[in-house]
Amino acid sequence: MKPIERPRILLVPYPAQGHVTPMLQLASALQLRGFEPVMVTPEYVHRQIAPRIEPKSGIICRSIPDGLDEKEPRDFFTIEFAMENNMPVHLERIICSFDEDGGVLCVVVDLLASWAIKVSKHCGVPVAGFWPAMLATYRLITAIPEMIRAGVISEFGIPQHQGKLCLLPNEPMLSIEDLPWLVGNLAARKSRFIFWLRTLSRSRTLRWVIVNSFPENGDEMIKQQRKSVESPPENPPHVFQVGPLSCHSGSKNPSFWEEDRSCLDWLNKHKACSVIYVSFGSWVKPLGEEKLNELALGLEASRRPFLWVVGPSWQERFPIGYLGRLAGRGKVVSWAPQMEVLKHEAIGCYLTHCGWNSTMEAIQSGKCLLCYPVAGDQFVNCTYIVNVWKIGVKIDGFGWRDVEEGVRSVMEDEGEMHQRVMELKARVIAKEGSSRAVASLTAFIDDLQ
Ligand SMILES: O=c1ccn([C@@H]2O[C@H](COP(=O)(O)OP(=O)(O)O[C@H]3O[C@H](CO)[C@@H](O)[C@H](O)[C@H]3O)[C@@H](O)[C@H]2O)c(=O)[nH]1
Repeated sequence: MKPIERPRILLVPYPAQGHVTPMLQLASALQLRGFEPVMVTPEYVHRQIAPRIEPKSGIICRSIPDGLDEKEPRDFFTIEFAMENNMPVHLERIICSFDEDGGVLCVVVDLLASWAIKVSKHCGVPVAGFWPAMLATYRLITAIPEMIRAGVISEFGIPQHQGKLCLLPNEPMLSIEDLPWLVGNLAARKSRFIFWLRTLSRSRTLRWVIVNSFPENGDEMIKQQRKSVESPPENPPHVFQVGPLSCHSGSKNPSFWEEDRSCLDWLNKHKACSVIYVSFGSWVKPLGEEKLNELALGLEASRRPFLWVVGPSWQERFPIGYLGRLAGRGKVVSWAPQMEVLKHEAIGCYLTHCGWNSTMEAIQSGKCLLCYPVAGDQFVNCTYIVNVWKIGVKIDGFGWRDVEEGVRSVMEDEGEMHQRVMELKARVIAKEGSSRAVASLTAFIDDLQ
């Protein structure tokens, strides 16, 4: 085998923007620490990101086919089918292709892509799990066996009670309907639950899990959970909280779509703290057309300037004449340079679906949030934003009154919410927080080598 200058680490994200972004950030951080990161993504993701990754970043991109019809839209279940049935053989081929060229030190696998744990183990390569979201949601998934035992959910993941529960020690009350797999109709909920059971079973033997969360009381949480589990696994994985990953490297990570930078010029024309930024991440579909139209009218009626990210196919579904009526007061773009937007002084509040990356970017930019969680982990993130950190408020609908009252309580807050977000930013992003995250990543690397 040829000696290798930099030990090689393969990274396999779940193929969606909110997962690829933190995995690329991890790849940059590993590259800076002397590794050769190789990102393995399906062709349709590779086509979007590979040309936008600067060669000097040292990140290598490899693509694999997902076997799906190019023209078919990809949703949770089609992606799951492709991951389980079509992609394993291609990842195995890539891992084997390095056999004569220094091999692979480790494969970092997004836990939502647990199919790759199976493949890597089969190839005899060590695996580290990666959780791109908050530690609390990882803990919810690992607490599934306890929840079944305690009768909180059925063996199919269906809630057996209603109302609020403290599902985990040291954590805020959550509504039982906030469990991440409770999306869609009964059949969809059961299928998503099976997905999580499979993930849990495959990740049981992992030695390491890297979490894109910041270490606020995190270590204590993990100890508490171990104590509360009746029969904990022999060697539970060592959890490394390395977040926010965006703090480890200054490099800008590529988006799947072209950023419309004209929105920055538009923001320059607005007064400080006057604009509502609206974005539901990369995944608008679960919001649906009816809600989209309701929000369009709610924002129009609010008479405040707003900048809204809506993909082209969804813009076609706006009420007739909507975009023409906005006359400069509202700007709609297909994709924004979100971090620059959030940092802009004109932004007074961020109406968000509470995706984890967006939540951390808002904290990093010192912006308060107006929350409308839609699916998955977003309800738990929202609980932390509203009830634990108290840096945002939740709205339950998009009617004129919901939007106006929500926006007013964030934008016209007496300063307490803003003070809290600045304090949180200082704790998790500034020196102390980021040095803890760096130490955590270093501890993972030391254990790996
Ligand atoms: O115009 C835009 C809109 C978004 N973004 C970026 O896209 C990412 C979106 O990530 P996130 O906020 O996490 O949302 P999703 O794409 O919806 O992420 C999925 O993955 C996350 C991490 O697991 C989960 O927390 C979410 O619930 C899940 O929907 C962020 O980095 C944004 O900066 C842009 O760059 N420009």
